[in-house]
Amino acid sequence: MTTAAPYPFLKGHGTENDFVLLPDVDGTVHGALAADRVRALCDRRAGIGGDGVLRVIRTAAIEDGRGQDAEWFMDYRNSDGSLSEMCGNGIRVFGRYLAREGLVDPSGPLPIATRAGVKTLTFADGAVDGEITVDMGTPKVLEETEVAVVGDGVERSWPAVHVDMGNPHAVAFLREGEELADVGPLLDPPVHDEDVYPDGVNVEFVVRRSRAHVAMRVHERGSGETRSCGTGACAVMVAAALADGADRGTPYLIDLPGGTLTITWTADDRVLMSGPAVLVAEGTTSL
Ligand SMILES: N[C@@H](CCC[C@H](N)C(=O)O)C(=O)O
Repeated sequence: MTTAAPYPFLKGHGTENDFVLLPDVDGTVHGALAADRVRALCDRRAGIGGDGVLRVIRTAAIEDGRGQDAEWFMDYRNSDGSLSEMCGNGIRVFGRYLAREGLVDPSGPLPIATRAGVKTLTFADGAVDGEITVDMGTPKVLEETEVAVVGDGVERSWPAVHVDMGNPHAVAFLREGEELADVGPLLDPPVHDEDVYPDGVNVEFVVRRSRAHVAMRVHERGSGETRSCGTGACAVMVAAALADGADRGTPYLIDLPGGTLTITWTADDRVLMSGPAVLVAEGTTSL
């Protein structure tokens, strides 16, 4: 069942990767949450505007949550209406909302179910408004591939590392002397190998800043170029740490257009991502 009556929403962001949140705790407000409704909500002129939608729903109320040991499920959609397995910035905003509403206790670990499995959040100082660290799980480093961008009729390509963070990424390090702006306007998805990425891919372009410190831009599958991508920053950190031969446990700073995330790959093969999560508005809409 889908309602046409006004329903509640919130707006939030993590390092300026912005989302429309839809509280729908028992799954009775939005039914299947149609792709055209997601597109309408994310429209930056005719809608609320966002890189994606986070539906807040109990795990027991959604088929994709089946078998996962967590009370809450992050039902994430890209702004084009497509589903993704995981959203690293979104899950911090999701946790912030649950804590602010008193639906969870921020003083202990908070497991949240996603299409990429359960991720556990920790709030700094156990505070509702503390910085949030997410255990993003174990990365999968796969084959080397290639991405390309076409600008002014010229195609430029870079080798890229395929990293799976529950969702697919291609991490391309720019060459010596190239800057992020040189990649050009990223209006279209970068060219990629469709056999390697049959469901599309998030593509990160990376430059070195200093030891354990890089900067990146991202073109997200289903959302276009965004100002930040949490799973993308984790994929970049993993690829950079491997290229650097860095010791496990070395924290990396990842600069994105919308802010900085701190990411650590631990000795027990888990990627920990820390960053802000902000709620900026709330209201009702019948979009
Ligand atoms: N912005 C997100 C990733 C959102 C999903 C991605 N576009 C995909 O389709 O896999 C993040 O912060 O991780």
